[in-house]
Amino acid sequence: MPSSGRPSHSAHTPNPSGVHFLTARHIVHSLLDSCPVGPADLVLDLGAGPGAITAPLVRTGAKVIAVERDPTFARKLGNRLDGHHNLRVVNDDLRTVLLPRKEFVVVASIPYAVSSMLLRRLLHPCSTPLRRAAMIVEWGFAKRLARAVPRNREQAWWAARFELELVRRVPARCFRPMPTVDSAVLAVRGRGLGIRAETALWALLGAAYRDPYGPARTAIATALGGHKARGALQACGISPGEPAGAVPARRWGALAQQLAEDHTLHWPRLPRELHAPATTAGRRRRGRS
Ligand SMILES: C[S@@+](CC[C@H](N)C(=O)[O-])C[C@H]1O[C@@H](n2cnc3c(N)ncnc32)[C@H](O)[C@@H]1O
Repeated sequence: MPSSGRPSHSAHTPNPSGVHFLTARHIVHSLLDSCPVGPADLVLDLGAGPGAITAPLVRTGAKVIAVERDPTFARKLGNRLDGHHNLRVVNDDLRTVLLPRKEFVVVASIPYAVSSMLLRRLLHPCSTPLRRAAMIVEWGFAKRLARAVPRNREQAWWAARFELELVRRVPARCFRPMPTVDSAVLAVRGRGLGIRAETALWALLGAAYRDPYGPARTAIATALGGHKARGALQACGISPGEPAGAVPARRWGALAQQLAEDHTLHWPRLPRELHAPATTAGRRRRGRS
């Protein structure tokens, strides 16, 4: 049996595999309502298990890729939904599986143990092909991500480029066996910043989080000059004296978009880590079912 890395369960419900399956249909509907898909979409179900989410996704007519590490689940899922030509089951690890290079959507109940790493793979690269997502994640994790004011540069980088909305709480009783903590539906929608704005954004956030207690105007003064900085900040609803680390991420995104239109401004190149494709080089895809 596989291990999803869900938090440990009650001593009354022994579950050595650590896997917790979604049994509440209304939560599956809620996921799909938060991220509607149709025949034009390429959708990934990440950690598909026996297919509680895969099956309704396939019925939408979308092209679905279901990734599952456990070979037995992957084989059974392939057999169960055999004949659906819009489904591909990939028996591989989410930490290393090749992600599509063309635009895609994610609808999934992802394993807790790999949530941070998976979110990093999906949201971190600039011009990422992820367009939107609805994911079931651990409640506390969802709350941290959905904070209007991020805690650090990485979270700000994600939240300025994607709307991260905590849609609803998912009580532990919606899973079998029942985990010890609740989960949440987290909706992710790309803000469509574009590469120039993303380049400006990375530089702005670098300055902002170098001194998060310092005023926002100082954070961008180096790039723009004091006077211009004040006007640009105010135009995006940022008060110049506000601590840089207290500025909501979406405002940094708006500022980056505005500054990207000024072609007299030059921004440092994005670091290599943000250009890297969301794949692991040299790794071969394992068998599919
Ligand atoms: C929380 S369960 C969700 C299963 C199913 N989607 C559902 O909602 O009932 C997570 C699934 O992810 C799989 N899994 C855990 N770690 C994985 C990894 N690193 N790569 C791929 N699949 C993984 C587990 O085998 C399990 O089937």
